[in-house]
Amino acid sequence: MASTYPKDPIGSSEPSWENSGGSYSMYLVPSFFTLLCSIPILLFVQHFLWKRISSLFWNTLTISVEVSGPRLDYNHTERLYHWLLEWLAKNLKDLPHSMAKAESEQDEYGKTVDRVDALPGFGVVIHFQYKGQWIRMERVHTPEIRCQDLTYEKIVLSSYRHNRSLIYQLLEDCKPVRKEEDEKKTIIYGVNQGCWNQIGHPKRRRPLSSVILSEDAKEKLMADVRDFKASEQWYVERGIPYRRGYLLYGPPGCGKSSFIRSIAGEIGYDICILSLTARGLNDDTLNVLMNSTPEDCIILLEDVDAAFRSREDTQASSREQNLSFEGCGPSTVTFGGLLNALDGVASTEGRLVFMTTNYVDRLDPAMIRPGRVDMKLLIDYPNDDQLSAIFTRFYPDCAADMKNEFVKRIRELDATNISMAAVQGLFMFHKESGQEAIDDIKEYFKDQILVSKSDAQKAKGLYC
Ligand SMILES: Nc1ncnc2c1ncn2[C@@H]1O[C@H](COP(=O)(O)OP(=O)(O)OP(=O)(O)O)[C@@H](O)[C@H]1O
Repeated sequence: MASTYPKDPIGSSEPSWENSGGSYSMYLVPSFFTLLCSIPILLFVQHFLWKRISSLFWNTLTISVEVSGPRLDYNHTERLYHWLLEWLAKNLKDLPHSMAKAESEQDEYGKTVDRVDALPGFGVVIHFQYKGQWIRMERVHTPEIRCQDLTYEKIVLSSYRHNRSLIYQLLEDCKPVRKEEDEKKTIIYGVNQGCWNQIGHPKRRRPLSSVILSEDAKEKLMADVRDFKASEQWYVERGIPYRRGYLLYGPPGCGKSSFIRSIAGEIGYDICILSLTARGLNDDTLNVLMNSTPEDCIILLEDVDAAFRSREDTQASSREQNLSFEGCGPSTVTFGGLLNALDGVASTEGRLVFMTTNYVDRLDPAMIRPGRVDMKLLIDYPNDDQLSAIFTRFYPDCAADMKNEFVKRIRELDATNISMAAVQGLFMFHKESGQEAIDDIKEYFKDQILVSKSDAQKAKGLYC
């Protein structure tokens, strides 16, 4: 009967099961040895294949989206990264490894409220469900991307290929949404770590009527703003950048900032406040900030006279740019940098840039030339009508001749620098009684540094 057993594949003398005499050790020795030798080969092949198969799997079946974050030691934060972290902190519970971070925010009345957020830690992979689909999230340092010895961080979101839009949908969801009750409020943004961040809760809109200015000035500026908002097509057809610059100048405490806030409320815009003297600000970050404001925002540059260096300083300043690059040095914004940033504000949806200064005479003509500043408005110390109007605003039930008495007593002080802020300060001591406020004028203003009319003659032209 022919043997049905297999022949030894290695041996040459064709030994069989039968002729081995029951001993098969001579076949097993080479087989076992061969097996032993082939383990590393098998492991290598398996490892190689596994890598190939898994990468084939990931590449064909999944997609990933990287959201880059800040360089760890540089004050520039990507807005999307920041929003995504906040979203993850809010939506992912029971993180296996988290990073605690203290956040403080202001409520509607400016009260600071502290809270601790648990952010996803570095290096941990988290799987979570979003709209019923699995998403893999990993927050990592990326030391391989190095620039001037700085490291970056990023978040990688992965999911099955057909979920591509889902990841982008999640990123859309991370964008802070304006609550319905906040629709009629003004959001104030400030600069934090190189990007725009909301400061506190949205504030109630300041009515235009609460800012008491000469009717002329108010109307002139409001008409210009409304006209600008309605003329986008006009700008586009003529190839003119769709932006408008305003300069409000005048002594302190007369209502420049209040007016800008009320304009924002009137046209339903938010306000991005940019202090050019802020630490860490340099020409590059200024440019980025000016061109990345949230939608429908007024850009407010306060005290522009104090901010920039003169043109001659530009060279020295560029040396200091490196310091500011670290994000902790003083502002190194140069005059040229500011001009570039102003010129670069050319968004299609229209940008309103407001600048304020107490010292218009210190501004370089290049900065306030038409195109950069299209309208200048002096917000001066209050005239008699304004004083009378603010008195009525605080004491609406007062007798008519009381406001005249109030104006008369203020004028008797023979001072030229009584601001609306100072008058408001007086009223705050006498919330219930206009008469008490009138009686206290002399005593209250005794402590103020008043400039007499003769001194004012000498200082004439300081503010105008
Ligand atoms: N014209 C005004 N009408 C009503 N309130 C005013 C007016 N001017 C000033 N105030 C009040 O005085 C305070 C300071 O005003 P505001 O900050 O607008 O002045 P400012 O001109 O911007 O001052 P600064 O130049 O110092 O920034 C605010 O609380 C504001 O309500």
